[in-house]
Amino acid sequence: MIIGVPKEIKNNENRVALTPAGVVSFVNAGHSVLIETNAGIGSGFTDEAYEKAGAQIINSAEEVWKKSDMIMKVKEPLASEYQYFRQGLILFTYLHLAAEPALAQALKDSGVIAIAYETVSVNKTLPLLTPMSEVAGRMAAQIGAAFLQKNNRGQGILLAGVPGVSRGKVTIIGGGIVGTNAAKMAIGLGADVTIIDLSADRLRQLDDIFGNQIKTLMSNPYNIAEAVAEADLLIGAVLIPGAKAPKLVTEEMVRTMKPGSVIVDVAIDQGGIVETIDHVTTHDNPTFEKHGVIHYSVANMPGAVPRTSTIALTNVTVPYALQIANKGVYKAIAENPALKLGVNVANGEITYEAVAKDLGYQYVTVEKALEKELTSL
Ligand SMILES: NC(=O)C1=CN([C@@H]2O[C@H](COP(=O)(O)OP(=O)(O)OC[C@H]3O[C@@H](n4cnc5c(N)ncnc54)[C@H](O)[C@@H]3O)[C@@H](O)[C@H]2O)C=CC1
Ligand SMILES: CC(=O)C(=O)O
Repeated sequence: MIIGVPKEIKNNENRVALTPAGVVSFVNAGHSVLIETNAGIGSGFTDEAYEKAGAQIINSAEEVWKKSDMIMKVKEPLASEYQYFRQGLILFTYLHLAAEPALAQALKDSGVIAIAYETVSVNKTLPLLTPMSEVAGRMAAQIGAAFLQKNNRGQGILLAGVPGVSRGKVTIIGGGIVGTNAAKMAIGLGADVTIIDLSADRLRQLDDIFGNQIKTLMSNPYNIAEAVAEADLLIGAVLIPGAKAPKLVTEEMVRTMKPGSVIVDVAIDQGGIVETIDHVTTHDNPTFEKHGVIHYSVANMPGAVPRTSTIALTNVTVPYALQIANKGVYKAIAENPALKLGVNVANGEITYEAVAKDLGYQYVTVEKALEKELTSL
C-alpha cells in the first residue's frame, strides 16, 4: 500500500502523522511512504531523516493526496483539502465530525473511507485519543495559570497562593483523561481543585487516585452553577464519544464568575461545553473576553507542543495503520472491532451513530455501508 503524509495546514499545527520510526515500520512491512516536504519540520523531523528511514519526499500536497491509497493526518482536513477526496481513498486522522458538518458532507459526497482516531474504541477506552487528551489536560492547567496573570489580562492571582493568602480555585468538568491530567497539574501547582463528573464510578476512582487533594461533585446544573461561580479557572473536559458536547455551562453561570477568571474549554473540538464560546480560537489569537471572563477555545492544543505530541500520537496510531496497510482496509475493519468503531464515513454513508444523529443524517452501520466489500473478503 502507498501511505501518504501531507504537511498539516491548520493554524500552528506542528504535529505530523508519522515519525521516521513509523516510516521504518511501514517500509519493513513492504509498503511505500510519501512524505510532503517539511511535513515533520515543526516536530523536529527533517526530510533527510525521513529519506534515511525509506520514505520518498514529495514537493506538493496534491501529489501526496493523489498518489496515496491511505492518507494519514493529525487534524481534520480543511476546506482547501476537500478537492483531494475520492472514492475509496482511506483517510486516517482526527475528524470530530459532529463539530464539522461541511467536512462530513464532503466525505459523504466523495466516497472516502474516513476512520476517526477519536472513535477507535477498546473496552470503552479511546486509545487514539488518550495521549492527546493527556497532553491537552496537562496544558489546560498551565495555560489557565498563565492567563490568570495580570499581564495576560487575568485576575492577577497565583494558583498556589502563598502562606497567609488563599489558593486559587480550579473547577474541572469531566473527570476522564483530560480532567485527570488537568487535575494532576493543578494539584502540582498548589490549587484548590474540584472535579465534576456524571459517573459515580468515575468519581469513586478519582477519589481513590487523589484522596483529599481534590473535591468531587456529581454533575448536575445546581452543582455546576456553584462550582463555576467560585472557580478562578474553569476547565471543560466532557466527552460523549462522537457526539456534540453538551452545553453544561450557561451564559448565566459565566456571568457569576469573577472578572479576570479564565475558562479553558478543552472539549471545544466536539463543540465545547460553554454557552459563551461561539467560536474556535487559534494558537495565534487564543483568547477572547466575554462578561469579563477570559475564554480559551483552541481545538488543537497539543499542536503547540509538537515534539511530545507527535511521538505520543504516533506511538498509538501506527500499529492500527499497519493493520490497515497489511490486511487491506476491509479485512482490517472486519477483524478488528476497535477499528470498525473508528469508521465514521464509508461509501457515502455516515456510519457512526452519534455523528449521524447530531448532523441529521440517516445512520447506516459499517456492515451495511460496506456490505459488498465485506462479503467478498
Ligand atoms: N482542544 C484540544 O486540543 C483537545 C481536545 N480534546 C477533547 O477533550 C474532550 C475530553 O476528552 P477525554 O478526557 O479524553 O474524554 P474521556 O472520555 O476520557 O472523559 C470524558 C468524561 O466526561 C464525563 N462526562 C460525560 N458527560 C458528562 C456530564 N454531563 N457532566 C460531567 N461529566 C460528563 C465522562 O463520564 C468522562 O469521565 C474530548 O472532546 C476530546 O476530544 C482532547 C485532546 C485535545
Ligand atoms: C484530539 C485532537 O483533536 C487534537 O489532539 O488536536
